[in-house]
Amino acid sequence: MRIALFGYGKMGQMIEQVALKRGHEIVAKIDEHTPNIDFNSMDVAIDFSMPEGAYSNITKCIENNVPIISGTTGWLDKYKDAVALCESKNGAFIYASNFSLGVNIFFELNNYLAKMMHNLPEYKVSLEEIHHTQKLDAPSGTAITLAEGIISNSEYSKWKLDDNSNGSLPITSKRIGKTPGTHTVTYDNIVDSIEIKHTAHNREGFALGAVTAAEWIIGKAGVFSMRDVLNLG
Ligand SMILES: NC(=O)C1=CN([C@@H]2O[C@H](COP(=O)(O)OP(=O)(O)OC[C@H]3O[C@@H](n4cnc5c(N)ncnc54)[C@H](O)[C@@H]3O)[C@@H](O)[C@H]2O)C=CC1
Ligand SMILES: O=C(O)C1=N[C@H](C(=O)O)C[C@H](O)C1
Repeated sequence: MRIALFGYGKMGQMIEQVALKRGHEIVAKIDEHTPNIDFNSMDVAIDFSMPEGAYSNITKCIENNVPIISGTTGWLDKYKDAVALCESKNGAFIYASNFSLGVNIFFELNNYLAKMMHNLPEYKVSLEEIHHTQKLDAPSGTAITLAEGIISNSEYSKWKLDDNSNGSLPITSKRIGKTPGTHTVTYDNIVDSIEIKHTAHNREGFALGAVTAAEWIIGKAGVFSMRDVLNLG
């Protein structure tokens, strides 16, 4: 498969390693300064860039009939527009806040736990995410997906960053050293606590998931998620 990388930073480089190992070819490494893009040279594009560039990268790929996988976080105010464009052009698009298999299982576990805790108001739920100090956005996209999973299965209607006031689901963001990504969901009661936690040990799991999604989307049209790729029901 001929893969174009939009963004060749920490993730772009890791995706290159994983893609080459799986027998793919990297035909372009595109950043914010790339003047011309040859969309005919690629079978699929993978975008791990920056919040301000992601939407434009995604729409250019859709306009040029190139299936696009995006893992960039922090641009989701425009997600609905990307979906509408993809549907109108009969394109192929996957966004995931986290491409790793482990986190996608963790998302399912989080939804299941939220359903079980629904009628137990004595437990207060909170979320914590820890990432490396170069991360631009907070809270992480993964933490937002976890919060949305809890909200759709509970009485909460919104989340808030670093705010413990009543009524909203609090998310705490920490930036520590080179941490690849740690997410914890805690249900706390005066007598005990329940905690579920996912710890990424490196970026390989994210990269493998993104390349797997790129392999999966070839020949398909539509807007998909990692639940579709991983066949999680
Ligand atoms: N969904 C997932 O599984 C994961 C998502 N991420 C997200 O991926 C994004 C990138 O993460 P890193 O590689 O760690 O960041 P990074 O800062 O190491 O690399 C970003 C790269 O994007 C390039 N760039 C900036 N504007 C661009 C544009 N308009 N078009 C193309 N390239 C552009 C920069 O030159 C830089 O090399 C972040 O939003 C991060 O949150 C990171 C890990 C996993
Ligand atoms: O920026 C990162 O590094 C990561 N970003 C994603 C997020 O915002 O959730 C996924 C992963 O946690 C690493």
